[in-house]
Amino acid sequence: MTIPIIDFSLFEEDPLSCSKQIRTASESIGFFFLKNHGIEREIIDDMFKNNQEYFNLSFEEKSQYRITRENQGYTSTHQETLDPDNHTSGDFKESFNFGMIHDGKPPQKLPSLFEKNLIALESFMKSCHRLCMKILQAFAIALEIGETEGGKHWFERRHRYEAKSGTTLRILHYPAMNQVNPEDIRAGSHSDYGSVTILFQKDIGGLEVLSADMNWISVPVFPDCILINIGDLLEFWTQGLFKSTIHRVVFRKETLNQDRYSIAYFCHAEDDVRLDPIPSRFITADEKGGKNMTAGEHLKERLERTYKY
Ligand SMILES: O=C(O)CCC(=O)C(=O)O
Ligand SMILES: [Fe+2]
Repeated sequence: MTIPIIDFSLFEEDPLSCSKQIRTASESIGFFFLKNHGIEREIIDDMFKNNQEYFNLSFEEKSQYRITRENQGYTSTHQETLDPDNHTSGDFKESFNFGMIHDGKPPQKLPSLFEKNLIALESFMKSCHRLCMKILQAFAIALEIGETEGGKHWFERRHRYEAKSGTTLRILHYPAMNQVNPEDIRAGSHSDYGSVTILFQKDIGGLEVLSADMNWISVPVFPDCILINIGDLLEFWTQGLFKSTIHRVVFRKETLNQDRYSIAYFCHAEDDVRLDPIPSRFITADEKGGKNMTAGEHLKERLERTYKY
């Protein structure tokens, strides 16, 4: 099984056919590459520059912004253990989580490097958000949600940028190593929590996705593509129709001694949205039973399991 590459320019020309490709990927492997995704190369490169510059700061400086219960701030190497059953030493990675910036105002205290770049950061977040909204439209089109229910805007209306949600932009750094133990891992196996994730990789591979037949598939890095995957919230909401697939980042022998940088945008439904049945004929009446949980409650439960504060 491989991860499909979908040309997103087709979404303008033939939305139904493009949406069907997206749905097929979401129901099977839960991951797909998008090319012609509309996020400009330049702003992605700038984000990677920010990323490197930030992680080059001293540990003392970075530690002033430690992760909070709101899931915002810095996580040092070994602080996060994504897969505690199999790895005891914690992940060989560090990360910084941003809450959404509105009109130049961040929801958290930021290092001066980011304070100086608020406009660029906000515009990157908005580009990611716009793309996620199109992907959510594709889901609604493929699930044939009726016009009276909101049609292609059904999911989009539950993921507004302005509303309070768990949506997070995360930059990641996996430090270069000389030597590692076989059980050491850059990021332990996990699934993402939200609706959809956009992942930006750069040069260095290592990401692996667990296929339904329990094989780890090695994910390539394509300079002109970004990677999209389904998160737990959407799997739960679609009653398992869309797959939130387990993935991890391993040390590859040939790139062990190189730093790896990545960027992830985790798009979440608004905190107050009830994960009610989705009005789609593809989600059968039986499976639709009331879940009586909000997106905010769903996220809180997942976060408690991952972090050591
Ligand atoms: O760095 C990567 O390639 C993956 C990161 C990831 O899966 C995550 O942060 O959830
Ligand atoms: Fe992930």
